[in-house]
Amino acid sequence: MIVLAGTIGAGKSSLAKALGEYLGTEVFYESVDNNPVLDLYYKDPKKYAFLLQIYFLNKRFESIKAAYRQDNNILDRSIFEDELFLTLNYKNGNVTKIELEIYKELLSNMMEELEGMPKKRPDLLVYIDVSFETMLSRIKQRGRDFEQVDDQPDLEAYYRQVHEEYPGWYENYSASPKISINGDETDFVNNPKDLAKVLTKIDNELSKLGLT
Ligand SMILES: Nc1ncnc2c1ncn2[C@@H]1O[C@H](COP(=O)(O)OP(=O)(O)OP(=O)(O)O)[C@@H](O)[C@H]1O
Ligand SMILES: Nc1nc(=O)c2ncn([C@H]3C[C@H](O)[C@@H](CO)O3)c2[nH]1
Repeated sequence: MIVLAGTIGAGKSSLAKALGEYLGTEVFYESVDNNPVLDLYYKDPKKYAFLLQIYFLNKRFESIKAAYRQDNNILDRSIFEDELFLTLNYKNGNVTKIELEIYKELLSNMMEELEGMPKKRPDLLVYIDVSFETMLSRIKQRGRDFEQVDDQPDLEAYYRQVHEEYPGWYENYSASPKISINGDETDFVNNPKDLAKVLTKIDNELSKLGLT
């Protein structure tokens, strides 16, 4: 099981798709297009932050359970990143202390369930590191209406916060082996040579771990 991690617009879904094709394995995408809460959250984070966190946590758990039933698969974003968003929402006053505590208890119960499963941890976490400027330009380029800074200038400060949290999160991540890809310098979406380099790097890491 390979999980992709990184800030908003880092390139997780794009790399997950390419990796899935390369390795011939199923990809479990993050629930975005059919998400009934995400656009509401971007309009009114105070009202919808807790609901969105619960929604994502539930979907993430569902994907992990489905992924564990098969030998090989790829997950677009890890369950370990959810707490980063939760804590940020708490800091920003969008989630109350009681909601924070209830969520953490639920998360810890869910993590205990995962401990009981045959495969407890991902085999490899692939982190895509991008600069703040790249993050903003990719969000703009992708063009999801509710994420646009041009329509909602306050979002820039939120994106900066999310971006600032990620390096420390990656540094502290220790649940599985991990590697980092430079998403600024490597265009694995439009440049086949760059994509080949990234796939080789991941392949080499899987070999080192005895997984190929
Ligand atoms: N390395 C890259 N080089 C060039 N363009 C990229 C790269 N990675 C992603 N993109 C482009 O940036 C946009 C965002 O990518 P993608 O949707 O894969 O990000 P994501 O990390 O899955 O985002 P989210 O966290 O919001 O789900 C897309 O338009 C994609 O084509
Ligand atoms: N608040 C919040 N909490 C999460 O756990 C979470 N996971 C993803 N997202 C947002 C980021 C992208 O807009 C979009 C796609 O990644 O969904 C989240 N937002």
